[in-house]
Amino acid sequence: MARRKIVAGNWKMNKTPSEAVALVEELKPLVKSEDVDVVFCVPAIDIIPVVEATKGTNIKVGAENMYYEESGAFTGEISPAMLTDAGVEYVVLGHSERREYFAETDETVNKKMLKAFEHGLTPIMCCGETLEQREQGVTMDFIRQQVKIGFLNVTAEQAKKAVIAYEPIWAIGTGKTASTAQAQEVCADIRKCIAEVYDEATAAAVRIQYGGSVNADTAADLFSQNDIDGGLVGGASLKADFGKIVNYK
Ligand SMILES: O=C(CO)COP(=O)(O)O
Repeated sequence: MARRKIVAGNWKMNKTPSEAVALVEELKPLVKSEDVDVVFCVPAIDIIPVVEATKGTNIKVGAENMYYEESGAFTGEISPAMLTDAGVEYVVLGHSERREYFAETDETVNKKMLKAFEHGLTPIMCCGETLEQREQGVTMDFIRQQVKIGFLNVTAEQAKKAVIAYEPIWAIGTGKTASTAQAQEVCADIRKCIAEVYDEATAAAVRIQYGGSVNADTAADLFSQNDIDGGLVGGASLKADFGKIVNYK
């Protein structure tokens, strides 16, 4: 069965609640699509107004992070139940910025993965190498480790519903997109890794996005690769261009 494409915007730390609503209103008519899942991953404080503003559209709402405990004395954190109660369906986990600036590790990402599935949230688990790792030729060793630890104790049934975002760190926010061949090569190998950990059916079901300077010019080539099932888009998701990326064909 063909995998359905999924194009998600990662707003990062941009847009106040009122700006968020204005952006949704601008993008709403542009991101209509019959055959692509469209997700807006927004800052926690924007979630409630964005859920409200996207009602009746094809747009799904995602969070950019969550904590792996149910509730309690974890000042500043957001629980999975808070997200689902607010109408969130997706959650970005282990973005490289969170790994770099907020000390996220493969182990904490794994705890979050398990918690997300427990609550019926679909994780978008990010992985990707630094420029140094690419130059040293250890890209796939590194990514395989991120994927294997991230999916530890995740069942095959859960894994089938997961989204993995391959985001080479050197391509994020740099305007330097990975070539389609580079992106396809890594995404195919991630799928192979999932097949080794689970089985072919799970590998065939999991959706793998490419992320890193995706724009309206590069989306079509990237998203038409065999193992690339859409994109996780940063900067360009905050502009009208996002409509062109969703409707890349
Ligand atoms: O980090 C990204 C999405 O999660 C990519 O960001 P840019 O599209 O701005 O490079």
